[in-house]
Amino acid sequence: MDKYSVILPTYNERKNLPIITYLIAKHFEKAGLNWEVIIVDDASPDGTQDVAKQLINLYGADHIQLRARAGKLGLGTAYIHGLQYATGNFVIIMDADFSHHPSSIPEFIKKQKEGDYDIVTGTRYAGDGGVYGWDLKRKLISRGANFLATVVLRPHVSDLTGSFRLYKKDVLAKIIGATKSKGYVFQMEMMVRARAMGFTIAEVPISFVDRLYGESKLGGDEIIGYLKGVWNLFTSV
Ligand SMILES: Nc1nc2c(ncn2[C@@H]2O[C@H](COP(=O)(O)OP(=O)(O)O[C@H]3O[C@H](CO)[C@@H](O)[C@H](O)[C@@H]3O)[C@@H](O)[C@H]2O)c(=O)[nH]1
Ligand SMILES: [Mg+2]
Repeated sequence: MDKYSVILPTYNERKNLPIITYLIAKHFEKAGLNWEVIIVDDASPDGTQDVAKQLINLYGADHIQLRARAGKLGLGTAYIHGLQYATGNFVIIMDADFSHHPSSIPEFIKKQKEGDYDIVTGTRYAGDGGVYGWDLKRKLISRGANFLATVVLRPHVSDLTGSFRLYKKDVLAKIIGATKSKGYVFQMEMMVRARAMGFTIAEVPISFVDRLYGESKLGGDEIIGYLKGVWNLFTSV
């Protein structure tokens, strides 16, 4: 039977983690599906790991894994780290701050089954997808990042920088193995590599709502890293 491993990278998500876990569990239980959540916490100073341990007590170690790292090592490597422990044949990657709502999970699963797709990616930039709560600057950065990579690399995915995605586990392992970048640019590189490797990708429109608690970790160095990533892919793939 299919099993879904949800990789949740966390950095200072103490307030968000219990509710997001509750909702993820609820959707899987309602659908009668096998599931687990793998929390990859990078030594958050706010006590996120204490919350994760309580969740293990509550839901059981077969449903919740805490796979901590010693320091803040970035989102891309957090997925790689979490993937090693995934016991499902499908992996879902999502943010822990409610920008990615667990209520979309059933749609991802349904879409995957429709065409036995290798990857289903959430999109803010097609159908009735959208972004809520971002200021103009952040909206422009996101649109600009997508526009640039679309024009230069043509991967035919409407939202390259989003990170709410469902993968077949073996497919994810192959793409991750080929992906070189570590920061926010990681998401875009994953889609470009997936296309180059011939994997099938379907899209599900999602509403991305900016976090209620805490702060985004996107900074200027991530933007420079992104531009370098587009250039590297342009000259290599
Ligand atoms: N373990 C770990 N987790 C991290 C780190 N940095 C961020 N996270 C976690 O990763 C998730 C996303 O981080 P945010 O800081 O909330 O990202 P964002 O600015 O809202 O960016 C979102 O949108 C981008 C595209 O517009 C995405 O590229 C990005 O992945 C994310 O979905 C959250 O669950 C956060 O706790 C890190 O270094 N280590
Ligand atoms: Mg966020």
